[in-house]
Amino acid sequence: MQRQRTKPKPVDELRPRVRSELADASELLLCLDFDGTLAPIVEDPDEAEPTDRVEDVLDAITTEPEVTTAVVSGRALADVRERVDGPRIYAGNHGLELERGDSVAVHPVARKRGARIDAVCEVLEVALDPVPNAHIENKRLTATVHFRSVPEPARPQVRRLTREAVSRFGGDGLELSDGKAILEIGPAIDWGKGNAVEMLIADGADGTLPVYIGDDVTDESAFGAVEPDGIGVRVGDDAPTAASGRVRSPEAVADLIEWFATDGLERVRDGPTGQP
Ligand SMILES: O=P(O)(O)OC[C@H]1O[C@H](O[C@H]2O[C@H](CO)[C@@H](O)[C@H](O)[C@H]2O)[C@H](O)[C@@H](O)[C@@H]1O
Repeated sequence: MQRQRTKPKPVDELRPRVRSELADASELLLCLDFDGTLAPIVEDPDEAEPTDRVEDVLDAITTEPEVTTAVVSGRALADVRERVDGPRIYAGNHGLELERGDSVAVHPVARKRGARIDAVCEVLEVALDPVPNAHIENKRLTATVHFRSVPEPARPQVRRLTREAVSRFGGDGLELSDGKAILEIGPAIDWGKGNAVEMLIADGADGTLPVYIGDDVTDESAFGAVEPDGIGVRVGDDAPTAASGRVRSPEAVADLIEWFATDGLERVRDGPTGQP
């Protein structure tokens, strides 16, 4: 049963529950969003990268045999793979592509709608050309229209032109959604990060504790996939979310990953008989 959206607690307040879930667990599945979680939000999406500290703590935790790490991003799989090294699993395009071991699975309907994504991007390249700093990221299965650096008065025009292009060239096969200073264009199908995370949970051994850390709208379905048996942590303020915990920033995400790699893993190894 999925958790209702409520105010998340600071993760320190959740620590007793997390310790007890870890003590009952045999393994940890740690799923991590990229932008706004491992990498601070920046003006230019091409410049986004994990902090040095995040890289260090990821290096440490990815070598632990009881931990499986996965990056679950809205970026194209090939793009996010280039930006963060180490995790065993990568999901791109909000879960529409999933790399596990040597195999990459792509949602078949999304693959078919790729031609429409290309058509909308081509049209938008021309339509948005006069708008200062509007930028289109064609991720093949989905696309993102960036307006973080677009002057405020021109933003409604970006929304209108994008809506028109999607409805004209996407028909009912594509849909629009909001993100952080972006509009996401994707196939109108019932599939998101949460479905990819559910597949990873199903792959895990019995007794695996799933944890998901993310900061944006599309992370909500992934929080729903891990809660209430696992733990969702939202990066940001205390706005209602399906995650039960929150941290403030990617720096705090690094602290939390480090905690899982040290104290957290000790609980897993000690089992239920360890100190509370
Ligand atoms: O699921 P994520 O890994 O969080 O990806 C979501 C989108 O992130 C990127 O855009 C966001 O980050 C940019 C760089 O910090 C920022 O400029 C932009 O305003 C943010 O929305 C990425 O470019 C998109 O493709 C992802 O869908």
